[in-house]
Amino acid sequence: MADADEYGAQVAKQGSLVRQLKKDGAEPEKIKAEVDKLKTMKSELEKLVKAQSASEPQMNRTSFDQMLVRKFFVVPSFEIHGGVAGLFDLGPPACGLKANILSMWREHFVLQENMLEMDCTNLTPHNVLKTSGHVDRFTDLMVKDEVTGVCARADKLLEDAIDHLIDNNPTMPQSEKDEHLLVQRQADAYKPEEIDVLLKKYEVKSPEGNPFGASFPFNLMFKTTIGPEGTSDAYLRPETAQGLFVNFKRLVEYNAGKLPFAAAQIGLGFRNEISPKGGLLRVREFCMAEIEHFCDPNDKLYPRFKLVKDKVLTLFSADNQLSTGKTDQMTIGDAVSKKLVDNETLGFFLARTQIFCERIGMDPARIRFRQHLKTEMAHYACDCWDLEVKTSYGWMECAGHADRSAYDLTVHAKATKTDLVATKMLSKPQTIEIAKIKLNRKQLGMVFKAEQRAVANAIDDLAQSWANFEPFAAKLEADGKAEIAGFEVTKDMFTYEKKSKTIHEIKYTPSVIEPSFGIGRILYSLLEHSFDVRENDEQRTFLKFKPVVAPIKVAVLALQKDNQFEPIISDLKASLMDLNLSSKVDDSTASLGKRYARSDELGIPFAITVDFDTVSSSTVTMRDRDSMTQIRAKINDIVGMLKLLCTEKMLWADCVKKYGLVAGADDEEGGEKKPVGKTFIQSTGRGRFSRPTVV
Ligand SMILES: Nc1ncnc2c1ncn2[C@@H]1O[C@H](COP(=O)(O)OP(=O)(O)OP(=O)(O)O)[C@@H](O)[C@H]1O
Repeated sequence: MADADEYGAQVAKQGSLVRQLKKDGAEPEKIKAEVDKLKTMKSELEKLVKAQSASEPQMNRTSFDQMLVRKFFVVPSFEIHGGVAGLFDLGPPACGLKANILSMWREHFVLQENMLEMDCTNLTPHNVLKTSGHVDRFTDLMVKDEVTGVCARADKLLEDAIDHLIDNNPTMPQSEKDEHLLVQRQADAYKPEEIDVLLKKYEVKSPEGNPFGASFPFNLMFKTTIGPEGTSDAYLRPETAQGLFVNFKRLVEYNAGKLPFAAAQIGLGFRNEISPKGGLLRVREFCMAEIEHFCDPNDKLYPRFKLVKDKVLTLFSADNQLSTGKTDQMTIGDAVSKKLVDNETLGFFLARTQIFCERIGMDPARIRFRQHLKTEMAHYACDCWDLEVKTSYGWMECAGHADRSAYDLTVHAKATKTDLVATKMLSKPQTIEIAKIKLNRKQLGMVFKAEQRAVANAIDDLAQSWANFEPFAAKLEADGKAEIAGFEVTKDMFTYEKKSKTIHEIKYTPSVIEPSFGIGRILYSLLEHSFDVRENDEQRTFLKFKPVVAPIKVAVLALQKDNQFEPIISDLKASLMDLNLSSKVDDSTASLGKRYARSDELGIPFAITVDFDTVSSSTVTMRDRDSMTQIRAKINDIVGMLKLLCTEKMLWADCVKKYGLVAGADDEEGGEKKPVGKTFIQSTGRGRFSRPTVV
């Protein structure tokens, strides 16, 4: 089947051809023929779009959300008091899932890349966040319903209005659709006056039909004070990163002065979101896992890049966002060598993120990396790519990857007059040209007073390289004054002369490459990607968590209520506990099939059933959730198999083979045997299946 996007482009071309013919005053028959062709193509396109959306994974969000609450994955916080928008509590299964995701994240990034992990405070004083720019710029544009006073985020209103427009006009020509989509992709990069014009153009109104007032920036940080006097302003941190930047001096010392290295932190971030929605996707308090990789700005190679260079990623470049609207499949090696991704270190993290998502069980077909448009990026950033994951809410950013250059360390160093630099020892001494400065302190003091030290430092810093100093000196000579670090200095404030200097080391402010994960968004996306229904039975939903992330690894069931089974079950639980394998006993009187279904809904990958044969032969059956097949073996062997199955070491089919077993259909109907393809072997009468040979 042709791709709807591609075919859409052909339809758009045909549309332009018709317009051109009309403009050129072509023969009416010729125009008619092309118009007819266009009509046929449009109806063909409609069919394609319909077919394509039918083949995409669909889910009923209401039943999914209900399942999450019913199974106690996620519930609104303070529910019995009426709840608070944007705040959620995780119940036991989601807590287990989150803990497993975080433990894999630690292992995948912190351990494997030798990162230095920190745990910094949530409460952050005003001056830290003023320095980082958050006090002045950590804002979203907000509009207020002029009648009810209810606030909404301007960019999200614009995005929704465009979705609505496109959805309600299925025959809209592709070229027109592209124009709207282009506006939509830039929604969070517009200035207030620009977005106001667009909100008017798309006739955006509140749900009650009321007009919105002009947009204005709203700071997302929660403000508080530290101490009983209430005089020391502070905020709940909006990200964990600042804690790592302000500890850079100690981190680099701890790392024996060596660069590159990365620091990492897992912790809470708080944002007073204007319109929290989408369950865990946009909340006001969320778990973040952030990495700050510090490196030489002139050397962003990554020695372990070769290990990931062949990993194929789906990349949505800034250029494509502004032109074709299409993604490209490309190895990260190619993307870096073509300079589409700025450098190896950034590329390495993109590939590692993709591998991480696959390891925890996300659907690779619903993962892409979107490059920030120039208008979206901060002026100091040189390249940024968001991991976007497709959910029933559309594509959602789940992790940012930003090359933030030296911005963060520079601003904190400047504000605190602390050297946040790294030192590179040279293999042999080098002679460099510098400017030797003699300050006129009296003059500097008179003009700059308390700030004279800052000015002197700025001049001194610039003077460390003649190449950097020369243009400044030339301006000073020509105009008698020049600007440095925001100060206007004049010729009479210092003298200089060009000198040579032998150096043995170079000091520099490191660049920072920052992968920043929102764990709640990852968790929610994983829940959606794991949600499935049994073939031929839409009522039977299950979560196909990979065993390694599944919060509960094993369901332990007794065939029926019987005292004989109790000691066996408690021994079995103890053996599982020894291996750190979480389990859940379901000893209710429901049928085995019902209990399997219940454990499937919790995403438990394996179920062990204790029956009367267990008493005499110490064998149990173990059922695999995904294939719904089962094997019978000695309890000890089953526990050994589980150890392999739950640690990414082996898949069910391989494990069954390794143990010389044959899997048969599960015994959902309480012991009835149903053949599954060729794998079923008739019962010998003793056990449920032919006696397996356990190796
Ligand atoms: N309100 C939120 N709720 C849940 N997770 C969030 C929220 N805001 C940010 N995140 C997560 O934190 C990560 C890093 O934060 P970052 O500042 O890059 O997000 P952002 O660009 O502000 O996100 P958005 O544009 O969606 O608000 C994001 O990739 C996302 O996974």
